[in-house]
Amino acid sequence: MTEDPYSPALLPTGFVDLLPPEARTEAEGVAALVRVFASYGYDHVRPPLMEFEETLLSGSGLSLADQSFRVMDPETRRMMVLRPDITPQIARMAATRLQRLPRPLRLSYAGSCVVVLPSAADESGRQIMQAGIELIGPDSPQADAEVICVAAEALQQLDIPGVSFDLTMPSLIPALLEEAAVPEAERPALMRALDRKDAAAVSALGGRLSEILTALLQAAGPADRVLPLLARVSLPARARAALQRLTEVVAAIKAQSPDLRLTIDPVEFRGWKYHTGVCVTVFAQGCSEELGRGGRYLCNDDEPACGLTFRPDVLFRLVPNMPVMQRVYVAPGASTDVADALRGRGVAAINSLCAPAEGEAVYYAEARRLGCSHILLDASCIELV
Ligand SMILES: N[C@@H](Cc1c[nH]c[nH+]1)C(=O)O
Repeated sequence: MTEDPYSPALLPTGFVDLLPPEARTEAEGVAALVRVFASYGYDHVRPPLMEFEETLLSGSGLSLADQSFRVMDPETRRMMVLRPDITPQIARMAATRLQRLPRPLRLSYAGSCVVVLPSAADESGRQIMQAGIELIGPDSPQADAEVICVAAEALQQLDIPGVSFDLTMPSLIPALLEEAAVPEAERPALMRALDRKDAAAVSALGGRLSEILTALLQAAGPADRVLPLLARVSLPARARAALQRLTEVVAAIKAQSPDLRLTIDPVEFRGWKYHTGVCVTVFAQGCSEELGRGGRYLCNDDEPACGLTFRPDVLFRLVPNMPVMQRVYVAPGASTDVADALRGRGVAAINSLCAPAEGEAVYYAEARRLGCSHILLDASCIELV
């Protein structure tokens, strides 16, 4: 059956309604995440949904251009963009309004974003949800490790099983190609081959670097197994320094959270192109979508920062929905104190909109129709049988 193009339920491709109980599970889950972030000193901020094009798409936001919906402001006639990612907004805030706050500056955020073309694996469509933290100021392995460990703690509190953190170093390969003076024209094909993990193409296109690139390509897996392999690869100075940093970040994570499952993929690159250091992608067993992503970058081109953004729309598909709240029908004239006490205990106490003259039979019928288990008459709560 073809859909009625004028149906009021029809939404643009990639935009969906979230209904009960999923919408409540997501809202309460996001609130729980923000509480964990706050418990580590991350203060909540709320940047706007839209910004002027020149502001959002500058600095670390430059790489968002292809994924940004643009809208003209009817008032000023200036172009505005709907944010596809919140991190560059936090970077802007840190470099402007929050410039004078002491560093390290720890901020958290949660909100919706809109992307033009979601990845094929992304079930959420074009409106995606983000909730994350940014740690601005220090450029140290301890800071990189902190955001990963806080994220791990949040997932543990949400009871998400089988979580793993995949570490990557997107600056490693470009540094290597540059230090080996691989001609600019040859780099895109080589990068594509590495991205596709096509060992034959990497070896054919790699020239003098074939052996090193093949070794890096093959060295992917659990951090404990991969780090010793990587240490044996002979790398020029900048590529070696990038690898050294990755090694230090792993050590700092292990010092804080020894049981975290860490994998390494030295040639992988996912996500926005503003990252400058160690990056991370969060996975859970049995889920093909990414639960979150993070990494190191520069706030407005100069201040070091790192962060991690969860995707609550993906995350909360993995947890059982919140149990439905018990519902009590509050008849006209019933005790508001008792109703408030019920609400305080997590029960939904639903006020009657019937006129008092309609009588008890009507209230009982209404209570049943609304799925209530009890009715509050005066100060007594009576079970509906
Ligand atoms: N916001 C980025 C991840 C990130 C947070 N901080 C730094 N990087 C993303 O969603 O891909």
